[in-house]
This record gives sequence, structure tokens and C-alpha cells, in this order.
Amino acid sequence: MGRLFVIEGVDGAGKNTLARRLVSAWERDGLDVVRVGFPRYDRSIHADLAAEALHGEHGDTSGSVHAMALLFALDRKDAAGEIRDLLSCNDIVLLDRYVASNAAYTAARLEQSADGEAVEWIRALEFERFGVPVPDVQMLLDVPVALAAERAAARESADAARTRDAYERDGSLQSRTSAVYGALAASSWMSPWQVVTAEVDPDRLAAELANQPSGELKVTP
Ligand SMILES: Nc1ncnc2c1ncn2[C@@H]1O[C@H](COP(=O)(O)OP(=O)(O)O)[C@@H](O)[C@H]1O
Ligand SMILES: Cc1cn([C@H]2C[C@H](O)[C@@H](COP(=O)(O)OP(=O)(O)O)O2)c(=O)[nH]c1=O
Repeated sequence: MGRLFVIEGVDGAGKNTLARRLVSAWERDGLDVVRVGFPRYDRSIHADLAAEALHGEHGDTSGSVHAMALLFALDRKDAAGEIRDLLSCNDIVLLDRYVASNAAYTAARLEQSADGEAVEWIRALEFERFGVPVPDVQMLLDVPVALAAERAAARESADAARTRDAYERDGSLQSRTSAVYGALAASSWMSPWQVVTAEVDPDRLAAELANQPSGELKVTP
């Protein structure tokens, strides 16, 4: 049975970049690794609807915090069986965003903290009711919100297909999301968390994750 690792962080934090580097390091060490990114665009109708809503389609859908969270959650419900299958035939399954994204963004949109009703609603909905697999370790890529926003803006200028969505353009939402993420990590929400910065050495992090029992992970400076 493989281990389920998750990378979390605000938009533009560098999750995709770190995920690629971790996968390279594990593959160099001969591990069987598979990576899945959420939302699963082009594979999940729920993910596509959520993206379209965040770009102004589907009427007032994006204005409803709970409707948006349900779309993202339904994408994961549909993926749960696939994740279990992948865990049965790989050493590591690495997820780029997962349930904690929904917890952090939903709480932040409602101006709640990590111990509020929104995070509990997401936990009960996704882990209890939908039965999505619980991660072994969640990583928080904790970079200054201003740096992440600069990167998201630069990405938009460089690639016309990457126009920023409603969440990415909302600096205040990104700041509150970052704060909720920090509190989720501090309370070890649903698993041990590993908080890493933009300067993290991916090879070292990959080795730590692969070698240590999840309960004994140390925070990389
Ligand atoms: N450690 C890093 N140092 C410098 N630039 C980075 C780093 N990580 C990511 N970037 C750049 O920042 C931008 C956003 O990174 P990305 O991995 O797509 O973020 P996310 O998946 O969190 O939205 C990309 O243009 C990427 O090249
Ligand atoms: C996966 C997920 C994402 N989100 C948010 C985070 C992002 O702001 C937004 C889009 O996800 P993101 O991974 O940033 O997609 P893109 O590649 O288009 O930038 O959706 C949730 O609110 N809940 C979720 O469950």
C-alpha cells in the first residue's frame, strides 16, 4: 500500500513546481510515484464547472461559497476510487491540492478560522460522507502571499490561457486563506503536516517523506 502525500498552499505558491521536483527525486530513487492535481480539469465535469464559474460563467454560482465548495468536493468524490487504486500499485501518490484546499478557501471566504463551522462541514462532507482517502502527510508550501500573488500575475502575463480567476485576483482572500492553512497545519488537521518554505530543498524533502514514518516528521526549516 502506497502513501498519500498532499501539497497545499495559496495560488502561485509554487505547488506545481515543487510537486514536479519531488516526483523527479522519488523516481531517481526507483520509487513508483503518481501525481494527481485537483481540481481535475478536463477529467471532471465538476472541476470544469468550478473553473468556469470562477471565470464569470454560470450566473451567481461563484458567489455561493457552499456551491463552489460542493463542486470541488464532488470532483474528489469521483476520484476517490481511482486514488485507492493508485495507492494499491504505487509507493507514493502525490496530490497537488486536496481536501484542505476546500477547507482553507471556504473558511477564508466566510471569514472563519480553522476551528470554525466551515472546516468541520468540509471534513464531515468529504472524509465522512464521501469517504475520500485520508492523507498520510499534508505539506504546506508557506510562501509570503505577496510573492505568490506576483507569481500568479506573472503567469497571467506570460500565458494568455492562464488569466487569473476570481480567487486569484482577491488578495485579501489569499491572505485569509494563508492564515487558515497555517492554523490547519498547526493543529495537525486530519494528518501530520510538514510546513516548508520556498527555499526548501526538494531532494531533501523527498528523502524525509520517503524515509520517515509519517507520525515522526520534522518541520524542514
Ligand atoms: N521555488 C521557486 N522559485 C522561483 N520561482 C518559482 C518557484 N516555485 C515556483 N516558481 C514560479 O512561480 C510560478 C507559480 O508556480 P506554480 O508551481 O505554478 O504555483 P502553484 O501551483 O502553487 O499555483 C511559476 O511561474 C513558477 O515557475
Ligand atoms: C481543489 C480546490 C481548489 N480550490 C480553489 C483554489 C484555487 O483558488 C481555485 C482553482 O484551483 P487551482 O489549483 O489554483 O487551479 P488553477 O490551475 O486554475 O490555478 O480553486 C478550492 O477552493 N477548493 C478546492 O477543493
